[in-house]
Amino acid sequence: MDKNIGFIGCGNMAKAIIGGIVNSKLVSPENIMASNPSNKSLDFVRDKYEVRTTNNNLEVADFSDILFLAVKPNKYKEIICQIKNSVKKDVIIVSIAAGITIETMESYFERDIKIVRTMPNTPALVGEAMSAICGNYIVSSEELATIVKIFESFGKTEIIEERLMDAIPSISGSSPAYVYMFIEALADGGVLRGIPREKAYKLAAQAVLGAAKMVLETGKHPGELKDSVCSPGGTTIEAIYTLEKNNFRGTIISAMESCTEKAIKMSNSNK
Ligand SMILES: NC(=O)C1=CN([C@@H]2O[C@H](COP(=O)(O)OP(=O)(O)OC[C@H]3O[C@@H](n4cnc5c(N)ncnc54)[C@H](O)[C@@H]3O)[C@@H](O)[C@H]2O)C=CC1
Ligand SMILES: O=C(O)[C@@H]1CCC=N1
Repeated sequence: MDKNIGFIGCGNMAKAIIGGIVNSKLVSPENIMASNPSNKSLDFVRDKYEVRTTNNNLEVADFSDILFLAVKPNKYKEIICQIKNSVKKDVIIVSIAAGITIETMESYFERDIKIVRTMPNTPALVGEAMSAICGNYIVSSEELATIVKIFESFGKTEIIEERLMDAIPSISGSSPAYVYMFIEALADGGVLRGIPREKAYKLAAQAVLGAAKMVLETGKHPGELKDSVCSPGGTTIEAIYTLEKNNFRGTIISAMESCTEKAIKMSNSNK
């Protein structure tokens, strides 16, 4: 792809996305530039992925056809005010922040500007991100397709209406954290019964990966797949009974509601 892609902020997400893009060879490293106030993460991406780096956000703004704002949501206003007169006229701004609406970003720019709001996740680093994407009214379908192509270089994508974006962290942006807790718990349960810890992590993580692939690749309902594991009078149904008694699914949905409420609160407070 013949575009310059910039990242303002080079933390966990920028490193994951840069790694994903470079590994997929969609864009050559010299067409990628990242800025950050401190050098540690810049040194990491320069050494590992051979991308350009700088401490100057304006240099990235000036360089980029597509500009990722990869800072924490509470920095968006400050960063947009800093760069808004330095970005290219036709730049596409890509937000990855939880809890900042397109309308809020447009108000910070104080002019018409192309904005694509997204919610990726950290598995971008291994090419397995899930990203929700929506564009504002001046982003053409070709431009949106270009952004989708970038996100597809490090995972899967869905175009989502903006009114649903505050619910996306709960299901895919933040959910890797709960899945890691689930894997950790499975492994601990294995260790409790004498399985060596490293083997326990592998057993647990591959079971989660395999189950997720079954959902994605067979197209079967998760309930049907669950039923096919439960032998009548067998071991699995005993585990399912204990999970149901302890409100496993209700607990997950409650956690997702807390996550979404937080995103809505952030969206309102960033206005
Ligand atoms: N961590 C995650 O799993 C996900 C995070 N996000 C979003 O990604 C964004 C970034 O999150 P993380 O990468 O996790 O945070 P992070 O804290 O790892 O990275 C943010 C980076 O921005 C840099 N920074 C701070 N002030 C700056 C400035 N004035 N100019 C340039 N850089 C500056 C920091 O030094 C840091 O390296 C957030 O808006 C978050 O909502 C979205 C999806 C998943
Ligand atoms: O915790 C957060 O706010 C970010 C957004 C999605 C994942 N991490």
